[in-house]
Amino acid sequence: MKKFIVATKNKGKINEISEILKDFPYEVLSMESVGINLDIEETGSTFEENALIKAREINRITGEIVMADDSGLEVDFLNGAPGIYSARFAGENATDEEKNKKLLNMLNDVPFDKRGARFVCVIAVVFPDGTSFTVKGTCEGYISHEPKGANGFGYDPIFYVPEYQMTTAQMASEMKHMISHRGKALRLMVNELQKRYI
Ligand SMILES: O=c1[nH]c(=O)c2ncn([C@@H]3O[C@H](COP(=O)(O)OP(=O)(O)OP(=O)(O)O)[C@@H](O)[C@H]3O)c2[nH]1
Ligand SMILES: [Mg+2]
Repeated sequence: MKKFIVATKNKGKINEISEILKDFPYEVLSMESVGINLDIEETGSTFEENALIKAREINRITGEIVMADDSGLEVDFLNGAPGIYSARFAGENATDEEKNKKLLNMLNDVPFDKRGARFVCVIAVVFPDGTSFTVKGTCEGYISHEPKGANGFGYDPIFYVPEYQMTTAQMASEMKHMISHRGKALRLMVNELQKRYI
């Protein structure tokens, strides 16, 4: 079976990606499982650029097919911030809890109808011959007034989805994958791989 390396150090992403790709016709491998421990600098100015930077770097080292996920949260009231800075906007070493707290403080007193937000996930795939493509998935919701739920990771406890009347951290993982930015992007990625390369 061909190897397919996932260029991320985020455990939450790795768990979700392996759950969603459980029937995938490649051997899905984390960076850790192929012995790479590297912090890749995200110097791009878009999700697409950063996803390609991460996938290209691991492809250069391994020569295998590599995918990377660059994702984040765009908050309307903050004109799209934290966006590509979602992992780092409260400092490089801030915990998920600290990031959620900082975001809630920035939206203090902002009424619910002005708290619209979306999760964005861009996936880049780079092939051994250097060709590549990107796909994008989004998930619309609101930033809640307080954290709820213990599933998922990152901003999930404060990302409220009105259709389901719960945060993505209150959803069972299968439900989150059905509606999430990452679920959508990964399904587009599989379609694209089937169309072009399998
Ligand atoms: O609640 C969440 N549910 C999600 O489904 C989700 N997807 C992304 N995020 C947040 O956005 C940052 C991405 O930053 P990011 O793409 O640079 O990833 P990262 O730095 O964590 O790992 P890497 O893949 O770069 O190694 C992450 O840290 C998370 O805080 C999410 N939060
Ligand atoms: Mg990152």
